[in-house]
Amino acid sequence: MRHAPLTKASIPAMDAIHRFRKKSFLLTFMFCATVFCVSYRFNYCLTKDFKFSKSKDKSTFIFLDKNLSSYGKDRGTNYEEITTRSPKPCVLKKKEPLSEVRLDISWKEEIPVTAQRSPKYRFLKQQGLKATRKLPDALIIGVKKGGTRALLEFIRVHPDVRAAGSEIHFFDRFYKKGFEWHHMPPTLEGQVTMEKTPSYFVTREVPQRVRSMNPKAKLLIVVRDPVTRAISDYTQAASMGSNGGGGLVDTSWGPVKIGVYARHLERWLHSFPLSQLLFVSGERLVVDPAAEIARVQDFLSLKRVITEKHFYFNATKGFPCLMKSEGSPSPHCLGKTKGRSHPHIDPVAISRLREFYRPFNARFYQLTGINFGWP
Ligand SMILES: Nc1ncnc2c1ncn2[C@@H]1O[C@H](COP(=O)(O)OS(=O)(=O)O)[C@@H](OP(=O)(O)O)[C@H]1O
Repeated sequence: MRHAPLTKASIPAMDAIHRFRKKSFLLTFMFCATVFCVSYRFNYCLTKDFKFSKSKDKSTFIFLDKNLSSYGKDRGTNYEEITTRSPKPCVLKKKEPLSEVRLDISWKEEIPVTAQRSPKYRFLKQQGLKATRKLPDALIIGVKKGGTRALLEFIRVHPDVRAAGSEIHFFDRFYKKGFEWHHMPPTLEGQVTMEKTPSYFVTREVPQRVRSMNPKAKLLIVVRDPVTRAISDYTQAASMGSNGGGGLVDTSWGPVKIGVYARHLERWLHSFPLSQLLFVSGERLVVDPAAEIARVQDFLSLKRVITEKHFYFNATKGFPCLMKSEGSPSPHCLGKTKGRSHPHIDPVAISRLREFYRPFNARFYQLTGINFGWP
């Protein structure tokens, strides 16, 4: 193919083409720069406080939130305790009673991206509703290894419940950071805000602290035969490389002391009336979860939305699982650290534990007015 000869007349035409290209390049550049600045500003608001980073254990992600500074470690979730450098308080309305403190937030600025993905939030957004942050109305305070994770996962399926997924440990470990630090998921008017931290039940200072947050707080305690509870705790300790009580019945060993429910309960009863406490049977939560959750819904003044239709028995796991969870429409069982098989324990040690707990159990039945029938 032959090219047209380069003549004097063709030079101005090429100049014009060249100038036009230069101009359109500049215009495109300016347009891209403007789009970049606007989107950076917008996205910065969404992402500035949340980061994911890998922990030492490569399968675990640490959820870093500068506002929170730290989350408790819950073996049932992938959150790990972390501490960050400069905790920044959220924007609080000043001088309101603590129980009514609500953190005003707008969708774009404060709600974490992960929370916005949840079906509940997509729904709220579609409705044009505004959620706020507030301190918890209800707390699952214990007991460790009683079935607290199962209770939380089951109750948070309710549309009127908003719960923190990880253990917050505000009232035992991070109280000094102040109520502004206590981080709960955004909640709509009328929804119940909850958190679960099983160590609250046994921590001396916690009842008074919870009372000073909200004297009307509702408290849920999942209790399980203290002997099985201790074995469950022992199984966990052994799986983490600790030899626990070394196979002996050591009643001064922490996990054994947790099972002396009456002593811990007496402390809570100095700060709260019995009517504000609900005792959930850990055993019944496994055998008949719908019935226990019905009691919980009544206690929290919620409509009985969660029924037996929400559960199925998973034979492989050997436990009831949810037909669908809060975050997903597919069936959901608890993680593999929940419902572990227990090691063989010497029957002599078991009967010594039973003897040890018997008088405390009797006192616990007396205090609660419920006979749990533990052997
Ligand atoms: N549905 C369902 N699925 C799995 N596990 C269930 C369920 N319901 C109750 N449980 C019992 O919960 C026990 C763990 O209790 P917690 O969740 O309170 O443990 S923790 O304190 O948060 O570590 C756990 O104890 P182990 O069996 O010793 O693992 C279970 O017996």
